[in-house]
Amino acid sequence: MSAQSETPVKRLTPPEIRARKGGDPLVCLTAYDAPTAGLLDPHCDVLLVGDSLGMVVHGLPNTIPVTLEMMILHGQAVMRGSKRALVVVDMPFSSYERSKEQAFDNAARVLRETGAQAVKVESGVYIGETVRFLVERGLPVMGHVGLRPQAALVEGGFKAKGRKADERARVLDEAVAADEAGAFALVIEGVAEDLAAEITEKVSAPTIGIGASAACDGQILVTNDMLGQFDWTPRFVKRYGDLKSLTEQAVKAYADDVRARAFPGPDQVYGAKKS
Ligand SMILES: Nc1nc2c(c(=O)[nH]1)N[C@@H](CNc1ccc(C(=O)N[C@@H](CCC(=O)O)C(=O)O)cc1)CN2
Ligand SMILES: CC(C)(CO)C(=O)C(=O)O
Ligand SMILES: [Mg+2]
Repeated sequence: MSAQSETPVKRLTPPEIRARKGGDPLVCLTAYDAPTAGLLDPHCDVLLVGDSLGMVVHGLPNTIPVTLEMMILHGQAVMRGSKRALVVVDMPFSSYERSKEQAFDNAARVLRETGAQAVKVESGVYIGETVRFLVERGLPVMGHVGLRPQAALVEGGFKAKGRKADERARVLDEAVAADEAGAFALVIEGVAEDLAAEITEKVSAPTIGIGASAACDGQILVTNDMLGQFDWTPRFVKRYGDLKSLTEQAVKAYADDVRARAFPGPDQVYGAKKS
């Protein structure tokens, strides 16, 4: 008998995400591993394999040391665990900034080795040429403007954007550059509400906010933040769960049981085979 193939569930595509501009808000979260991706998938339009994994999963102080190999490994896991959401993989620091050719080669490797359908690049004003080069060659790109975490060393930290006039103009330029170059969506991070609203009105791509108000066409959060798994959190995080204390309670209960020889109990022990 031939193997019955599972009914394939078609994933959302970059054009479908783009068509949501001004429509139902896009629901996005980060994902780094297969089982978590499986839990998020039915509820999300986009799963982002964010380079925040360096901080959230690997304990790094910022996203600068994250490598392409790390992104690919976690991207593969998220693809295995999900079936419906559009999976986007962050291009890590130093993998795309040097030239459009460097960006294409590394982004193509990410898509080839993970099966994800798109990459995200943090988008300085210079990024237009790179985004156009990739999109024209068949590689969907999501932009990321405002607070750009990969600029943390130059900025001296993670600084909200758009409170001063020159800064507002620069963030707007970043957004327009990525939009005009063909980005299918645009993350806006850490900007004042009125600026997020102005960008959202001005660009043709849907905007996905994180610390950028409800004026955006969608929202994203780092999953571990909203689950209460990560200690240090910016102002824009809302906790929808408290997995940290649940984990602490469970681990303490286990440790107490082992010390009291209450675990393993009869249910967890193998007996002799009955013939
Ligand atoms: N886990 C986690 N890690 C992350 C992100 C996240 O989302 N969550 N996103 C990226 C980092 N982004 C930020 C954005 C803001 C801050 C921050 O600390 N902001 C201060 C100060 C902002 C200001 O006033 O200038 C605040 O109070 O909101 C920290 C990391 C990458 N790593
Ligand atoms: C979600 C977002 C936009 C936060 O910086 C991101 O890029 C990441 O998680 O790496
Ligand atoms: Mg990122």
